[in-house]
Amino acid sequence: MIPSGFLYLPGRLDAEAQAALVSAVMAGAEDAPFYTPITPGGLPMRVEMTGMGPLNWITDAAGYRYEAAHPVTGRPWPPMPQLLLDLWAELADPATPPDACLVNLYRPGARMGLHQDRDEADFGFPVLSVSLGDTAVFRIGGRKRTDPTRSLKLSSGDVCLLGGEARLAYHGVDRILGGSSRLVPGGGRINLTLRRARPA
Ligand SMILES: O=C(O)CCC(=O)C(=O)O
Ligand SMILES: [Fe+2]
Repeated sequence: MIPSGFLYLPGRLDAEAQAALVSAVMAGAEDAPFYTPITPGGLPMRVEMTGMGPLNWITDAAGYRYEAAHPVTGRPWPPMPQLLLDLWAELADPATPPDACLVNLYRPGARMGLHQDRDEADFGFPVLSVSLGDTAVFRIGGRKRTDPTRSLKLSSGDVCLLGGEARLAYHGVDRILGGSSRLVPGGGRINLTLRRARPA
């Protein structure tokens, strides 16, 4: 049912790596704070976002795109932790590094509607997703919005790869199991997606 090229690696990151990533995200967010993105239609998203790396995905009245500066502060995004660059080299592409790491913060109650990730230049590069903190009920289907979907619980330390046929699979987060982890300060879930936004 799930297109080929979807890789699910439960427990890929140990507790120490998970804690190091949450610390790095929180340190980055001191300079590049979490903010509430606004869709092109004018609605606030349910997740808070920030990013790490040369570029990051943003949305506003002008549409979806990648930008080199934080939309609120105007400053560059903080650097991506080496651990993430290494994980990408191992699982995604050893030759071309990711140029964006989108950071989504889901407080309990937040969700993300079914969508495709299609604002990147080259769909030959996969999207690598890291889950931290509370468990998420993740949904993934096919390349058409109407294709059947499957639900999967993503727990802290789980890693997923959307590559190949699954690169353009519809996916989203239906809900967060609040209180299922104590990793994220203030509670909730952090999801990191490593992407290659610009051509290699
Ligand atoms: O939070 C997740 O697991 C998925 C996030 C996502 O699909 C995205 O940021 O595009
Ligand atoms: Fe996505």
